[in-house]
Amino acid sequence: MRTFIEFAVLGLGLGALYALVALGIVIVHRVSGVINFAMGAIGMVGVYTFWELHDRHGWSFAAAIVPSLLVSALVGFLIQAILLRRLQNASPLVRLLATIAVLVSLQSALELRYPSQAEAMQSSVPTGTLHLWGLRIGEDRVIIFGIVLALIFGLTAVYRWTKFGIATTAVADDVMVSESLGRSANMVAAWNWGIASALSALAGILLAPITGLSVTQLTNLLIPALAAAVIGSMVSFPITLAAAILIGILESEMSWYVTAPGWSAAAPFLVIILVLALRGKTIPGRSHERSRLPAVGHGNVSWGGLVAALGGSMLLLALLPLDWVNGMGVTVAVGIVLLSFIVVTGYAGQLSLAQFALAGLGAFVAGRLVATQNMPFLLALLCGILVAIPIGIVVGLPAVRTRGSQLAVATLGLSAAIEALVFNNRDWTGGGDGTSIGDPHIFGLDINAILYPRTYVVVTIAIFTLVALAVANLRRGRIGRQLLATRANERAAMSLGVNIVATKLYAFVVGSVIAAIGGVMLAFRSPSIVYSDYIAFGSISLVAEAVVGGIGFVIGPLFGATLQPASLGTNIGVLAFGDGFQKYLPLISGIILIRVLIRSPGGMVTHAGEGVRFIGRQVKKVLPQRQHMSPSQKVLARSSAATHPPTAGAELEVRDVAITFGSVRALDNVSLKITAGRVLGLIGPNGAGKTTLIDAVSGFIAPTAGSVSIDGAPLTRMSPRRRSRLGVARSFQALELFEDLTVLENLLIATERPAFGRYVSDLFMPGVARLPSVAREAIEEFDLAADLDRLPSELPYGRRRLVAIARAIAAEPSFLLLDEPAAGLSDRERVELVELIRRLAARDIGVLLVEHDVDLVMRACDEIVVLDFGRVIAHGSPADIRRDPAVIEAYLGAAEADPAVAEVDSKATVSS
Ligand SMILES: Nc1ncnc2c1ncn2[C@@H]1O[C@H](COP(=O)(O)OP(=O)(O)OP(=O)(O)O)[C@@H](O)[C@H]1O
Repeated sequence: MRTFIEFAVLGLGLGALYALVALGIVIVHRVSGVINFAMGAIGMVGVYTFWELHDRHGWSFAAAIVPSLLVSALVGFLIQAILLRRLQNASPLVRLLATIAVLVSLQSALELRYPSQAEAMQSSVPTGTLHLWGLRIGEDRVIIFGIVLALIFGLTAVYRWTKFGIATTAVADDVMVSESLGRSANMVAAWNWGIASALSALAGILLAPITGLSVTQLTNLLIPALAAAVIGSMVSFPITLAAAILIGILESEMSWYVTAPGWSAAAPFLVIILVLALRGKTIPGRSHERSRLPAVGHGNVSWGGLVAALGGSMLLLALLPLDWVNGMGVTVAVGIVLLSFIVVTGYAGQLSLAQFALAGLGAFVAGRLVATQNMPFLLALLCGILVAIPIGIVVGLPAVRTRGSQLAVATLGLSAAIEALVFNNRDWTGGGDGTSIGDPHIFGLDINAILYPRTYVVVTIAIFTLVALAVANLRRGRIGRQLLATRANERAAMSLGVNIVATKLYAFVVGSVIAAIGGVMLAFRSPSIVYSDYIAFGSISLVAEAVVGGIGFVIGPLFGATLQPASLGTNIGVLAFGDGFQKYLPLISGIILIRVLIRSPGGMVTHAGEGVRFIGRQVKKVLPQRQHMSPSQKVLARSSAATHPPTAGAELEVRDVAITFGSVRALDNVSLKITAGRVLGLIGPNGAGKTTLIDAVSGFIAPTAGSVSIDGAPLTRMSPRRRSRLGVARSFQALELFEDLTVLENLLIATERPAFGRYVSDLFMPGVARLPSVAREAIEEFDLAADLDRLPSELPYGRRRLVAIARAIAAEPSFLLLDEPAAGLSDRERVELVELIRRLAARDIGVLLVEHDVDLVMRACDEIVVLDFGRVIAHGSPADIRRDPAVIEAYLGAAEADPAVAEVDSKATVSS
């Protein structure tokens, strides 16, 4: 018991320091919505300032601490005020990457200034031992705990009772408020960044005397701090504090009681993953962010270009000196690992910070098998891949329920756990000596990278080419479209029958296979593999390289990998600037990443692409012209896909459905029936519950009471995807188009139901898509043929809405739920819409039409249900509804009700 308490007190001090960093993370996340990975690095600027003033120049603690904290605060303030402000409208992914860019830049700048591994630092608090009740307790831990506790109470008071605190809460709580405040919201955020950065610096100043001063000391605290912040839901100070203390104590106790190596370090990461998975939601809410993500290429392969590139690299390999050959080897091997980011982050939009750990696992398994079992290289590679796959799935599991920055935290946690449990386990890895791999062979060919470096690079290039072709194929096929749809808008993708869970996990599986291949090729370059190189934070620099190269483009990794130390970039840099260049490379990559994020989100490859396209145009001028069909021409030239006609006479019944949001009763015992071949209108004032009803029918919200069924078979517990498969399609009020996919691809997502085999075959043969006849008719009806190869964002609003309707129709539904389809349409387009709706009904589709254009509803519908405050106040024919006094009072008003009774009957004309 005595030991338990002594270790608990040790953990208390550590936990208090985690709490300081964690609070900094919470403060920044509240105002900027971003997890600040640079928190530790920013703090270190202040810690080194303190060390210079206090330890080197003999300033007193009181004199040194103030300027030191101010320096960090200023750095944090400027990062928000200058960098994050410019990225205000960028996606959370890009903003998170910006903090990674700051981390890389600041850390490498500090490493340049303070190259030695660790410095001793005098403690600023007494370090004696207290003897209490027979226990020996470190005085410093108790004092640190006391300081942190006092600070946190002070901060809570500031945020609760001061003007600044209230302004911060306003900015944190309401995006609209923060946007309307404009400049001042940015200033509030910047001040908060300043406070958070000062807290981080204080944590470092208190920690350094205990652990020794090093550049990464605070960044190493990031993961346990993130665990605490995540448990506090990124908002609560007291819960974050309690969680940080508990994690500190847990780690401290485990270091004593659990003898198996690595578990005490891995504990906080496992906590993060558990909490995120339990807390997350498989279906994101209505307000889920829909911001633009980094640009993505088409995945088209220029065979001529590929042959020329391969020929050119063989020539270079033959001619270049050995250090350049090695540079090529590193570039291409890292390029393979970066290709895994293209699939996971570029295509599927999931920011994984575990790819380097997966690469290390591949290398670990293959290396150990070759070294200890004398296994042939290719078989060992295969085993490395096979082990990486289940771990890739484990890494991907949090992605099913968490998104954006939270996922980045979970995956970073997992890779840190892998590092602690596997790579730092000397019994398994051979320790500092590593694994000696001897002479690996492929089909009898010796590929020992030391003896035959050129052969090894040729093999690496061949493997890169095959993997890159598979990644390009994936982009062009059905599964690639589903990945991009998932990345762009999970709600819309689900509503069209895309299996979000399978799609995300698939991306992680493919990503882990690719990472493992890259890891093996990277590791086998040296005769002895040292696994502790595969540190968890390695994925952070790799993701930076992937983004700089172009995270949506298959060739991007080759550009990005040039930023890796010892790669071709180093060769070129040394040639241009001399030997000193190498040490500046990490700083240069951080700065380039910041520039890319601000200026060219497509990455370096997009600039190179302009050059290649220019050369391509010149070549075309000389060579005989061949007519190329556009993607849409190719699809339209093919015969229609098999169609799935709706079932005649089917009925979708909503019975006594009630939905409450807190105290708001959005739907109150609503019953209605959508019948095949008929159009049911649903009208009512704003906030009456119309969209909520569509959400309930399509599976986005679970009713508090009541049921939804098709022909008596209950749907209530089914996911949106399964409902979509049963023929329920919907459009969205906010359109929810897939902005990175062309109009044609938007329609294809709705029509394609990939068989399981596609997950494999798309990597080799993506095939050409087909559209069913109903989708072709919608294209014709809305005159969309000329827009098929354009992105939705290039179209005016009215046409975007037509694309959204056409997409719902392309799903060949039995029941179509249209949410305000006419908003933003011209008069002519409204007439066409009514005609189309009537034609869909004539084809036995049951339509539910939610619309504020009463005239259009009257013309299009057979029956109308009127909602008010979540209750049905009328149900009948359009003519009855016009005359209903309750409807006139609640919604139509006298003017709307009067003139159109005659016009109601014009619907019959339209429908016939
Ligand atoms: N996720 C949610 N959380 C809390 N309240 C919600 C949520 N979704 C809807 N509501 C509330 O439920 C009620 C019904 O909203 P709903 O959007 O369904 O109305 P509507 O009839 O579609 O309105 P409109 O015509 O403006 O689109 C409103 O009071 C709304 O504020």
